[in-house]
Amino acid sequence: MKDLHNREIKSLRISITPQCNLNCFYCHKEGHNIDNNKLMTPTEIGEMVKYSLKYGINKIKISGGEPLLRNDLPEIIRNIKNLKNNQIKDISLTTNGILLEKYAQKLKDAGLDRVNVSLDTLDPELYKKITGGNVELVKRGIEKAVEAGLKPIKINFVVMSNTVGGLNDIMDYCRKMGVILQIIEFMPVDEKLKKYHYDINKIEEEISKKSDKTMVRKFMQNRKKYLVDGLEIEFVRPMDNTEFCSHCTRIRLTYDGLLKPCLLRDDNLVDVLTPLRNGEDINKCFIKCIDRRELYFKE
Ligand SMILES: Nc1nc2c(ncn2[C@@H]2O[C@H](COP(=O)(O)OP(=O)(O)OP(=O)(O)O)[C@@H](O)[C@H]2O)c(=O)[nH]1
Ligand SMILES: C[S@@+](CC[C@H](N)C(=O)[O-])C[C@H]1O[C@@H](n2cnc3c(N)ncnc32)[C@H](O)[C@@H]1O
Ligand code: SF4
Ligand code: SF4
Repeated sequence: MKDLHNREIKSLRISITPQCNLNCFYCHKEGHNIDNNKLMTPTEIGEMVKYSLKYGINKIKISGGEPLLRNDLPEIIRNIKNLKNNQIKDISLTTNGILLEKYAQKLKDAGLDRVNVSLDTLDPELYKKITGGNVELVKRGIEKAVEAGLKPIKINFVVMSNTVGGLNDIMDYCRKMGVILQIIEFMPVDEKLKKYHYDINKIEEEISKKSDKTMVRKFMQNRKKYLVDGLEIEFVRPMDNTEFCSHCTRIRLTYDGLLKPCLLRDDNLVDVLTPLRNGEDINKCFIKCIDRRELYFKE
């Protein structure tokens, strides 16, 4: 199904918990914090995905908060994987990697295809300052994910004034590990954080000069990808970007069962969990959510 701006709906991003074991100073809290008592069960998540298939969803992203804090995550993945008439061709997870060492193989066995791991610096002190956590655990998690074959693995690197200096180290690390580097533009969530914003145009210019090949991710906001000495680098530039949004094919589902037409808006959500729990037909919720999708841009 297409939305009113002629965009197909292909991907469902599910935030399965608002909780997190890190405290990144810049986090945009995509899980949003409203009602802690309503947490979708693995069966309910499976049901939601089953309904979404009708509207063209063929990719599932599991995120949070920190999704690995839910110990029923393998069950959630199995429920999605085992749906009848399954057209889902990609189930991926975005995690901070702290608990990945323990879970990588279990997730692979449950049917997870691939994983993105957030890593903004390799410097233990700076990592601690940004997130409050231990970077060694993340590196061990990435090694286990490689071993388990959760590929392609992507490293999410948010470029900020305090992390940009580590770009070359991160590029070398990703090349060594055989993983993709995703360079993300920092979205300041409030005025105080604006000083950390760094213009990634400069980085993209340099990378494009060195690049052996350029590609575009159709249906993924037309994101650009480059190949530099065997390392694949992808750019995510969501800030005030009408071009990016005009190619957006995703809707979201919050941990407490609200369909969210756009990442950056909290004023147009559609409750789908209450009707599901009341045994009602939830098709109308998906249609309402898709109809509410707008071309996001900041005034
Ligand atoms: N504005 C905006 N930003 C997004 C959207 N989806 C993801 N992002 C940002 O993109 C970055 C990477 O997100 P990931 O969860 O790793 O997933 P992804 O890159 O979107 O998806 P894949 O590349 O398919 O794994 C994060 O900083 C997200 O906040 C979106 O729909 N809109
Ligand atoms: C909100 S986290 C949820 C999943 C998991 N906890 C993690 O950190 O990967 C998803 C992604 O959003 C990114 N992110 C969070 N706040 C951001 C911001 N203000 N600007 C850009 N990316 C951000 C994180 O770096 C991470 O890669
Ligand atoms: S680990 Fe992810 S959810 Fe947790 S604070 Fe950091 S960016 Fe936010
Ligand atoms: S800001 Fe909204 S419309 Fe734009 S890419 Fe993100 S989710 Fe899609």
